[in-house]
Parts: sequence; C-alpha cells; structure tokens
Amino acid sequence: MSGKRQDYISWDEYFMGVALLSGMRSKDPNTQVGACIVSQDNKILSMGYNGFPKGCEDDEFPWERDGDANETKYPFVTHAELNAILNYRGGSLEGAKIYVALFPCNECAKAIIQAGLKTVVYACDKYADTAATLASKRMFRAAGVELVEYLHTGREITLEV
Ligand SMILES: O=c1[nH]c(=O)n([C@H]2C[C@H](O)[C@@H](COP(=O)(O)O)O2)cc1CO
Ligand SMILES: [Zn+2]
Repeated sequence: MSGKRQDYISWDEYFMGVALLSGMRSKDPNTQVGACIVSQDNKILSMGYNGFPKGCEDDEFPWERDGDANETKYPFVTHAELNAILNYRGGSLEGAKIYVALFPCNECAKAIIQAGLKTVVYACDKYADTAATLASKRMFRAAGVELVEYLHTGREITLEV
C-alpha cells in the first residue's frame, strides 16, 4: 500500500474536463462546445471552443440562430474542433485523439480526418439525426476513425481551491 490518493480524476475525466472548460469561454448563447486534442501518450496538444474568427467581434457579428443566413451565427462561427486543430502550431497531429463536448459535424469531420486524428471522444450527440451528423459518421467510419461516447461519471468539479 503506497498511501496514494484514490479519488483522483481519470484521464478521460481530465481531458473531457478540459474540453468542457474551454467551451465555457464560448459566447454562443445556445450551444457551447469545447475541444481538447491529446497525443497518444496523454499529453494535451491543443484546445478550442466555438467562436468567431480573429477580428470578427462578438459584439458586432450575430449570435442568432434564425433569420437570413448572414444574419445568423452559422456562416461565421468557427467550430471548436476546427479551432483546436488550427490552434496547434507544433507540427503533426497524426494519431492524436480529440475530446469534444458535441459530436463533430461533417465539416469538422473532414478536418479531423485530414489532420490524422484517429479517435473522437464525444460527450453529447444531440444532433444525431441531422444530415450533417450522419454524413460525419459515414466519413469517420470510412476513414477508420474510432468513435467513443464519453461515459459520464457524475463527478462535479469546482474551480475553487
Ligand atoms: O461540431 C460542432 N462544433 C461546434 O463548435 N459547433 C458549434 C457551432 C455553433 O456555435 C453551435 C451550434 O449551435 P446551435 O446548437 O444553436 O445550432 O455549436 C457545432 C458543431 C456541430 O453541430
Ligand atoms: Zn463542426
């Protein structure tokens, strides 16, 4: 018996926790998405959340869901997964895993596959029935990307020390 602490968080809780914490930076009033990219030997390589590109101010661009296409957030918002991939400046992401709050859409799936990521761990799949998600799953299956649903442990974590 080494006397080590027993209630430390697991790797999955750690990386999904970082993904969810990143999502808390999002200004999207409806859906906050965070992503965390992890190497095969469990080192965090990058993070991202859904937001407008640099220079596109949160107070000037629309966060609406409905209306004329360019009056909504959809043409402008960069998805969490793409931001996490683009935020990485260290070289190759080949073989890495991505932890993400929401199942990636088809556009993110393309970026994930082409960046060489091999595993997607997702916490929520609320748009499972949409064409984008079905296309995404088809591409992931074809490309051999492993899809893992995050098992919620019910652990609550606060930022207070
Ligand atoms: O893979 C994704 N990654 C991601 O960051 N998002 C973002 C884009 C939007 O800001 C938000 C979705 O908005 P809504 O649920 O209101 O349609 O989540 C959405 C998806 C999948 O839809
Ligand atoms: Zn996406």
